[in-house]
Amino acid sequence: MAGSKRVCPSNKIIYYPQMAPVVITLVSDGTQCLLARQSSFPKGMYSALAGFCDIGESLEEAVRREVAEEVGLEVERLQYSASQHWPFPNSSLMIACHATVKPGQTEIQVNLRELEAAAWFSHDEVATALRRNNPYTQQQNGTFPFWLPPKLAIAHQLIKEWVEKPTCSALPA
Ligand SMILES: NC(=O)C1=CN([C@@H]2O[C@H](COP(=O)(O)OP(=O)(O)OC[C@H]3O[C@@H](n4cnc5c(N)ncnc54)[C@H](OP(=O)(O)O)[C@@H]3O)[C@@H](O)[C@H]2O)C=CC1
Repeated sequence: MAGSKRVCPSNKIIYYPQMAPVVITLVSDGTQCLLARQSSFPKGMYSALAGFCDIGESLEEAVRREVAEEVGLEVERLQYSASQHWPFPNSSLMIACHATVKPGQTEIQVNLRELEAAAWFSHDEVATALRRNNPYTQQQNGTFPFWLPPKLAIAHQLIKEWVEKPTCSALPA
């Protein structure tokens, strides 16, 4: 709520709720996009790369650092998409961006301290996963289908934008 604050009754100091900027980045090479999962995610769900901004860092620097830290890739171009505030659990202001890597520079080194898995997915695979209605269904072989965050999440919108226009990350870095 705009203007939210609490006033300490004893010393009258005003406290405003804080929010933490988080960059969430969909990395693409123009034909595939990079998705990852943390062990805390529901089974089978993959999403874009995310991480808290550090103090003193610009959003662009945070995107480059997080992508490098999590999968060892160098981002070439960035394009802002949209933002979304999640008041709980960390009051994160999610800032969503598309990013591209240089052609041919797609070999990933997954940081297993931060991620359970990361991989490149084709346009068809991602478009099919976006249409899945019942993602939690365990398959007969015991695995879970590849699925994506629900529509209310900014990650879903970011991925949907890429499916609709895979070359959308076209602004200069
Ligand atoms: N919508 C989506 O698809 C996704 C959303 N997310 C969200 O993005 C956010 C960041 O993702 P995550 O990969 O965990 O980030 P990071 O890779 O930045 O790592 C999280 C760690 O950052 C430290 N940290 C720094 N600043 C803060 C802060 N303000 N609040 C809490 N921890 C902080 C904590 O470490 P320490 O305790 O050691 O200091 C925390 O464990 C989370 O809120 C997560 O829920 C993440 C992935 C996908």
